[in-house]
Amino acid sequence: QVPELENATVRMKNPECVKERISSLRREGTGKLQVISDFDMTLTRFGFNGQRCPTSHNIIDNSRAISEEGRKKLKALLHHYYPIEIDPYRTVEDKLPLMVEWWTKAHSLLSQQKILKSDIAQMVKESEVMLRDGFNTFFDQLQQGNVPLFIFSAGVGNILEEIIRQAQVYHPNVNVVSNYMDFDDDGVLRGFKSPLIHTYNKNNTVLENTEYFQQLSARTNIILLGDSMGDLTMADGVANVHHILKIGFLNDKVEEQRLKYMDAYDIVLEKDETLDVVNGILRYILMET
Ligand SMILES: Nc1ccn([C@@H]2O[C@H](COP(=O)(O)O)[C@@H](O)[C@H]2O)c(=O)n1
Repeated sequence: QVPELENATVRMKNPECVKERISSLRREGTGKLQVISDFDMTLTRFGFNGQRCPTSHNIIDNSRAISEEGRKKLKALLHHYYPIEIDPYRTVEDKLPLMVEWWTKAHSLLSQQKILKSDIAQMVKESEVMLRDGFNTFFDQLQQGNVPLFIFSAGVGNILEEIIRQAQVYHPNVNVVSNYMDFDDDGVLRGFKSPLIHTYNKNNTVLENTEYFQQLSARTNIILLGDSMGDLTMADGVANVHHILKIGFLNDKVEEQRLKYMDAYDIVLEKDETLDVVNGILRYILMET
């Protein structure tokens, strides 16, 4: 069926159930299918040559548009809140207000930096962001199969759109819901548009008014791609989900988080910087019979 499921990075609590679900997705056809994916550290690499790759927020934080002082403050926020975000021993209820605090403080600092809309393309070009290996096949297969790709991100929409634009994979079947920058008439950043999306509110509460999501309610078979426990609710807005296959990238604190991820995701990809397994599954589902 899918040889990539034998890769050393793959963990599955119930391999038989996964195989059955993949068969159902193939049998029911691409007209019913949509892919819902997180962006940072799911479609982009977590690390390269032993170094962390930047998130869409980090691309701005590390850019020349930010003062030395601003960069220090943003780094301090990251060092304080990121361990909380991924702490396997804290509950989502406990983390939620702290995530709102992190995003709010970071967005407020960024809004004081006189960032220009016209700086964004250069910021992305100069950054060390990398899409996961196999990204071309991933985006191209979905476009050719007419399968909508919905990117639901707590990162910065303007930056992530620019990343996929520069990679030449921002195809018409791709739609993004994320945090968007709000620029004044002179193109200077003055804030971020609402609603604020953070790791633990990626659900119906921010999606119900989006036109795109209404349109896709007929696509009741879903492949969900994420890297955090917060990504598991990204498909909650789709009524009458028929089959859902949840694939989780486990990038950090692998030993501590393994069991939790294996309980929550159908397929867990441990320290896998590629989209090979996802591409193998898509190839099988989209293959003409
Ligand atoms: N100021 C911030 C806030 C968040 N992050 C990270 O971005 C990730 C969110 O993006 P997704 O595409 O994964 O939804 C999140 O996991 C945070 O770690 C950041 O780097 N800086």
